[in-house]
Amino acid sequence: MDTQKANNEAKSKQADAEVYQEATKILVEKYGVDILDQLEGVDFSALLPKPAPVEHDETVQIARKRRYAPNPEEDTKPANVSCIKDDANCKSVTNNNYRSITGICNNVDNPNFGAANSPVARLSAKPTYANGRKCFLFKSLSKSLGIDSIRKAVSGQDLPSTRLISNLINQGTSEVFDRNANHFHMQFGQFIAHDIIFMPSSTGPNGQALDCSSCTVTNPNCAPIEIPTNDPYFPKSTPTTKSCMRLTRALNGQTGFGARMQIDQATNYRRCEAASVRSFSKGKLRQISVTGQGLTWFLPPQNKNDSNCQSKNPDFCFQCGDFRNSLHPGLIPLHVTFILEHNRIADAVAKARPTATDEQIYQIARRALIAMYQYAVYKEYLPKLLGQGLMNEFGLTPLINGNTRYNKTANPSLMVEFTTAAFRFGHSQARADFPRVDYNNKQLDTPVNLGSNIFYADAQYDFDGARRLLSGMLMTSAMQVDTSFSFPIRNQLFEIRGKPASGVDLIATNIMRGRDTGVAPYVNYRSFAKLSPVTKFDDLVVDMGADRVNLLKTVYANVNDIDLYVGILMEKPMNGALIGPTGGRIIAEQFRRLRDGDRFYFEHSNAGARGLTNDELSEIRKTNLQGLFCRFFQGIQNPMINQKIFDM
Ligand code: HEM
Repeated sequence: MDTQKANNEAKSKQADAEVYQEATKILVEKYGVDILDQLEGVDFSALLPKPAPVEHDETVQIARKRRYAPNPEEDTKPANVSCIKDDANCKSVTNNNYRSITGICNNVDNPNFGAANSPVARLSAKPTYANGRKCFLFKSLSKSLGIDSIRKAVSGQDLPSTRLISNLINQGTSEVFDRNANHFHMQFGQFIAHDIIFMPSSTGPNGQALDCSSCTVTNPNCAPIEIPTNDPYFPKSTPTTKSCMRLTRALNGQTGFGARMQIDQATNYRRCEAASVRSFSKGKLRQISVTGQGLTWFLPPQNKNDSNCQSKNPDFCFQCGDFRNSLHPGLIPLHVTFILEHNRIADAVAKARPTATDEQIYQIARRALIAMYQYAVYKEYLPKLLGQGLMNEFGLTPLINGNTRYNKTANPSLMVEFTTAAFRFGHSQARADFPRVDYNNKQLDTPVNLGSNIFYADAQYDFDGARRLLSGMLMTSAMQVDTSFSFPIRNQLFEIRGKPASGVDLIATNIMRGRDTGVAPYVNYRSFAKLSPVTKFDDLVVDMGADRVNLLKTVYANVNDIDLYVGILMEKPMNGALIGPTGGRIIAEQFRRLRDGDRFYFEHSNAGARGLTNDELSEIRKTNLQGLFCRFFQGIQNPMINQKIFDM
């Protein structure tokens, strides 16, 4: 199983990037590190051989056999549908009016800003890799960038194993449920993450998945994680034989000489997947219906070719524009809701404009739905996470009246510190179980366990599947954002049922992902977070508390070694927020960029922007997530009706 599969376009970028990377190393060996400063940013692409044409257009096979009640929506689907190609002309009417599927041309002057497969951005000026540097003391490194190898400790030794760190920071902290946020806050966060981020994994020379599970593997795109000799779950290392947990490095997409650079394969949709979810009739998306005990409920179309999917025929996983949709049981209820809402809006548009084509209805419904979603992110999700203080500091609260301004110089690309550290805070919120709740708001005694349901879809087909899971998430607490994690998150990610220890530790993976992508140590981001500089562990007590700092001391040899992800989760949350200042400010900065640099952000209305009209805006400002979910799931309501959707 792999959540980070590269598409063909990403693989072709890797091929170019590896040439640049090798050439960089040769140049540094010959001319010394200073050569990097001269080569940085110079475009040598004309020297590379032209890549073979990329196979975007895998024909999407729509299997039509079902075991469930026939669904008229699905029957309108043609048997074979080609991928949708984005219009390459940024000045065309389509690109002017609607966002492209891949995000290309959102910014007309810089068509690749934020587009699929474009490079990730970086908050720090330079990546922190070990090789190609003048010395290991990063404070004196302003001019050297490093090339590609995993960061070392300031002592020059290897940093501690990230599984060891995961074990140690989790120790001594008991699982604390959040008294303010429900589990649905976790779930909506992951839905947002999947919307904006997809950093693909490296592949082998023929595009195949790499096997990075052995400690002795020499492939430079592998970074296996050593398992400690006293590990409580995975096969332990012994004094003579090391044991490792698999980790494939994020795909290198560097486009010039210099340091390794990652790409974001996602935007809101990918183009083949965008075609696969459409019915191509009356602007609607495909859905399947399931009938049991006199009740019909809806699910996204099935994906019978999903190689990740562990549940068996007929309980196939689903197809919703992002193959991570079936990663675990909590995601599907959200996909269902947004499909149903798109189709509801499409019906209304078709009724109001009887002559509109399928494409016109689809685009209008899509625009309205994205606006509702953006409103929910900025109005409901972010304030709960960041608190009103940061919302004000970064000017993130949607307006009551009037408009915001599009900034065509703002690059909305995802920052690597956001993708590999700050926004992974949500892994700490995930519970070990997904309780299910029935129509009478009664919690059933059959919760769905996360550890044995990664890439299994069967829970969705159980009676009243998505609704019960959704109700459960609304009515149960998330876990607190801190360094205590649920057992499945730390031990059972991708575990196959009946095969203990066949999975990985997501927390060890996150920490390693930061090192893999050249993220600087935690202390380097404190000034961005308006925190005081530190020179020793005890300087952190005021922001983290003495107990947590003591844990850090057992893990790291030097305060300057602390990984960003660990530092973020160790910080005390800000007032009225779920997260501390470093994670909070990185997230706030990212969402400011995502809004300011999005020509189609629903509230924008200055020159060049394509936000909503005033009438449309006032309709969107009347919406909220509670209304959305109540519309489709009878009986769904927060038990305390006056509470907000994410409140516990
Ligand atoms: C049960 C819940 C969840 C599971 C099982 C899960 C699983 C995963 C996995 C397997 C990865 C890929 C890790 C890697 O190879 O680097 C990942 C990445 C990520 N997750 Fe989660 N996740 C969950 C919830 C969340 C939540 C609640 C958030 C945010 C609020 C979140 C944010 C992210 C982000 C930002 C990434 C990086 C994606 C990328 O770079 O492509 N996740 N998660």
